[in-house]
Amino acid sequence: MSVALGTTHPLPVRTTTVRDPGDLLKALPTPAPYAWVRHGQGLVGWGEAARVNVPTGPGRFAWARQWLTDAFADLPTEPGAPRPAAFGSFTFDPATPGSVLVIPQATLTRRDGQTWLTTIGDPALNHATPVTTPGRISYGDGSLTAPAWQHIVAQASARIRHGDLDKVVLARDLVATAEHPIDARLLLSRLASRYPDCYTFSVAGLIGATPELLIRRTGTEIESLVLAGTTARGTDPDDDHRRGQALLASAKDRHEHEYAIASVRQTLAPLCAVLHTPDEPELLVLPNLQHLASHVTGRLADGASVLDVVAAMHPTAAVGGTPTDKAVQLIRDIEGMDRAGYAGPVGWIDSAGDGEWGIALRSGHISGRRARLFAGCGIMGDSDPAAELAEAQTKFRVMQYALEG
Ligand SMILES: C=C(O[C@@H]1C=C(C(=O)O)C=C[C@H]1O)C(=O)O
Repeated sequence: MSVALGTTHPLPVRTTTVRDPGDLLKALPTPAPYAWVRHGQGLVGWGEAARVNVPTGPGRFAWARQWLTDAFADLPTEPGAPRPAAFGSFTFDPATPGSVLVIPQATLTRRDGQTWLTTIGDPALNHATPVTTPGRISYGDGSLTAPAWQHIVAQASARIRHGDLDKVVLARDLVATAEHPIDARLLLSRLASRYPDCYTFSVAGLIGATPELLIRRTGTEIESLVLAGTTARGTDPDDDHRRGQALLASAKDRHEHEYAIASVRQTLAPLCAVLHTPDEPELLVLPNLQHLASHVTGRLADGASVLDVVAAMHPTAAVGGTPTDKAVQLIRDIEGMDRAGYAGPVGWIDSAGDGEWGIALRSGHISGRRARLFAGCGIMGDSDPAAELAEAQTKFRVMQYALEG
């Protein structure tokens, strides 16, 4: 079977079972890879059989769906093997360019102990290069200095107390410059080994390890992990436990979480025949932070693809705010930066509409020797700007660790 994918000559497509290659991320031959990996399972890709910049605007997800339908149209699916898949990253703000879809030339998929290699065209053209280290890393302020960012947090809190909106998520950026070009593969390996419970991703230079699963679709079944409400890890087991219990009991964090759950419930309910949202959040304990977490499950009522569900859900209150339109407008007005793919949907979709998409948190955009790192926090009427700044600094550490080891 072959596929044209916008080229003049049809390209051969092959899927074969391969011997377990060990760490998927270690199998990546080039420094600009595609990845979605958790607990050693998932998919990685390299090369580009097809790539498209998705136009900005409210219709971008529908446009992307159509492009995918066309691109997948002639791709064969072998029974029992993974279907052809595309990786994608969408900018947080629909008005901002930078959303991209890519069907790699080679995709290595591991699930349930089996590994497959799908190739489109001739991946023998890809020569493996050794993984390189970025050397010394120096940091500089992004769009706003720390005091300026605390000022906008205070401003947003005042707006919330005034009744203009209920919650807004404000983010900041940090610019890292390395001595040598940054090889994404090294960062991905560090992220996956330090944050095995998170989804380690790489799509067109956007790299990170997000704990937040926006949506997984497997046939008609869907799952989402909603996070909002955060505290640091403790200095010892008692302190850790005390902090976790305090988070569960914190009215500010519980409210923040309820807004996030309400936004997910509101957007998923019309799409679902069955939807289950837990009554109480639980703790998600990560190496650097603890979050309030709710595992949402459901069954889709019709044939919506994972990207249709992403389109309905984004932006959730976990990264935008409540009400969504007012929060997004406030972010545009006061955040003072372009979020690009940060806090946008990132993930993969296959030719049957299954896939997994996360919210691109704990992430950075890498280009040459430069990385722009992002971190944000849910702001409520009683937020303390200094505490929010400290939380953002802790969130930056995920990518700082990826860069520095
Ligand atoms: C916005 C981020 O994280 C989000 C905000 C959280 C919070 O404010 O408690 C928690 C998890 C995420 O939903 C980020 O990591 O940049």
